[in-house]
Amino acid sequence: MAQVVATRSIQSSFMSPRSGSVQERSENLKPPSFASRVMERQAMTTKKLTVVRRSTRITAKRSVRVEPEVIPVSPEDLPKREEKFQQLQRLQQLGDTSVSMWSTPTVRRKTKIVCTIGPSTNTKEMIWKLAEAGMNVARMNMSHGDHASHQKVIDLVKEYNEQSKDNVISIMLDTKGPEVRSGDLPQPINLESGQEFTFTIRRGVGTTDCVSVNYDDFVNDVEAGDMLLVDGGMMSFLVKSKTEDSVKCEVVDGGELKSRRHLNVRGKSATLPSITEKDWDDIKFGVDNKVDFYAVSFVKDAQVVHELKNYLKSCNADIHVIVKIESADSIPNLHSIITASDGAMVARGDLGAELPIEEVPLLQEEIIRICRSMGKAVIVATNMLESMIVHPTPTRAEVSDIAIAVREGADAVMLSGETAHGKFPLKAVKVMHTVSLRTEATIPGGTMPPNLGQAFKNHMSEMFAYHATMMSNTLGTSIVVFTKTGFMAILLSHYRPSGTIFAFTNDKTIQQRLSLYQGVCPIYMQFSDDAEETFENALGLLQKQGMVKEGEEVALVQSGRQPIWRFQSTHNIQVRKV
Ligand SMILES: Nc1ncnc2c1ncn2[C@@H]1O[C@H](COP(=O)(O)OP(=O)(O)O)[C@@H](O)[C@H]1O
Ligand SMILES: C=C(OP(=O)(O)O)C(=O)O
Repeated sequence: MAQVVATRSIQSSFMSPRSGSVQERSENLKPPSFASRVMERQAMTTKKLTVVRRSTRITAKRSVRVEPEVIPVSPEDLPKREEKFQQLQRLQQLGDTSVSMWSTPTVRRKTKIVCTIGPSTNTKEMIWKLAEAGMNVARMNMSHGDHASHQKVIDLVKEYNEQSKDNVISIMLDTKGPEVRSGDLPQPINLESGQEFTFTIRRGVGTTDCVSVNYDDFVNDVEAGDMLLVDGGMMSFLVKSKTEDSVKCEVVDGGELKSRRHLNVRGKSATLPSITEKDWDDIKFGVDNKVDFYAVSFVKDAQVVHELKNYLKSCNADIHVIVKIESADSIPNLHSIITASDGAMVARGDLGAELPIEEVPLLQEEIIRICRSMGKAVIVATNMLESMIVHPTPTRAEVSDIAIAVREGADAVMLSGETAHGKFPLKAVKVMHTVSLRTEATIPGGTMPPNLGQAFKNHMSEMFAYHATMMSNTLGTSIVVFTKTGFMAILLSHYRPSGTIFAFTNDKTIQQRLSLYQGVCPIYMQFSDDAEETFENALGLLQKQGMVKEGEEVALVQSGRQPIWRFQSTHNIQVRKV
């Protein structure tokens, strides 16, 4: 239902700061105002344009004007265009000065949704429902559950992917990392501000005034005067004194302490290695199950990413590494860590506990910017719809939070407790879907791809991704790309074209992985030896699935590291009519 077939917005011209007065904008409401988005053109005969650049042939088919027609900007646009115009006019008559804010979006969602699977959602029924509601990536948090329960989830997601025609779900294994957690309690305990409470490294303690912690060096790492935070600040404790096995605290902000809660010391990272013994065991479990991504907790430097990548290479495992930026120590190394990885997660929970909370939005923006400039995936995580763990509707601030992440250009937004143990997991996904979609519809489309100047960095494919984006933005078309490794689809996603990137691949692993990337609709298809036949099959399939319409144009790109049906040094962009 909510598979991603993102197309451009027709409202964005009204949102532009250059939109001018209400009068000017009212002019924009007339059908010709769609010019910048829905361009008049004429039915086509095709003529071939060939540009030779060194050994590279840029092949394009161009239209020749014959009679007026409107380029469809999404499969739904044509029939709805008049309706939309009338709606905008009505709003305008009501004196609304921000018509674009009230018009319904015509785009489908590009920003992907990561759902943490837990007790509320680890059944076949719920995984199917989450997938239909819009989940793109299923995340398993190895801090909870065991291999048997995670195995069940992996098997269910794979079963869903097998039977689903045009929607696949990526699998992400999130390592526990060197996190410090309180131990199990027979039942939650209520702690009042001002009372004494003790954390001990002795195992198996869980009383009303003392609980175990899982990390033996805890006593060495903390000092009197440190502030301990539970679950990123839901409760806090001031360290008063310590013995050789216990840390005595005063409760500052009280509340209900439950089992296995996450502990941070404000301003300090634990001295444990980023990948613990348990993590290596879980990583091996991920290799055996061929997961798509690792989300590696508490990465502090690039070395740990290299270490993991070397291990994966030695096992011949093609699993991408997403670094979780959540540790105070990671901040000075952001560039090298992200360079070494395949993407990053802004893990705001721990980030806001190890660093002052007011730094979190600034770091979020910065991490997204760095990832975008390097063409790496970026996920914004934690508390996005926290109130929906217990309530059926979100707070307005949560809605704004999703909108900000979408505007900043995240590949994906993530749900944690909302889907893992919340009361309304499906509603949470639907809210995320709707808010992302609505926000994307206000992002100006058809503009220059980002990073102009870097476009020609170091590979011919980058130039082609850049120009294919320009071409599809100008013409208002989707992009069709054929990829064996996923590289070219990821590169295109990096340029954030206005239209959907239909990424055809003959490898199911690649199809599954591409589900994380902004704007990419991954499709599995066997490639034939004949390029032309494969293109025809691909366009036929898109048409059959209702993703493009007969007569619609698409920009077709043939480039990348591994040539498919082309000579080593030739790359093509062409515009084709379905
Ligand atoms: N596999 C699981 N089994 C049981 N509970 C889980 C599981 N995954 C997540 N949860 C629950 O959902 C909560 C939120 O998930 P998440 O944010 O991933 O965990 P945490 O904040 O504890 O690192 C967890 O604290 C835990 O209570
Ligand atoms: C995503 C986060 O990590 P985890 O849920 O694994 O604690 C976070 O700290 O924000």
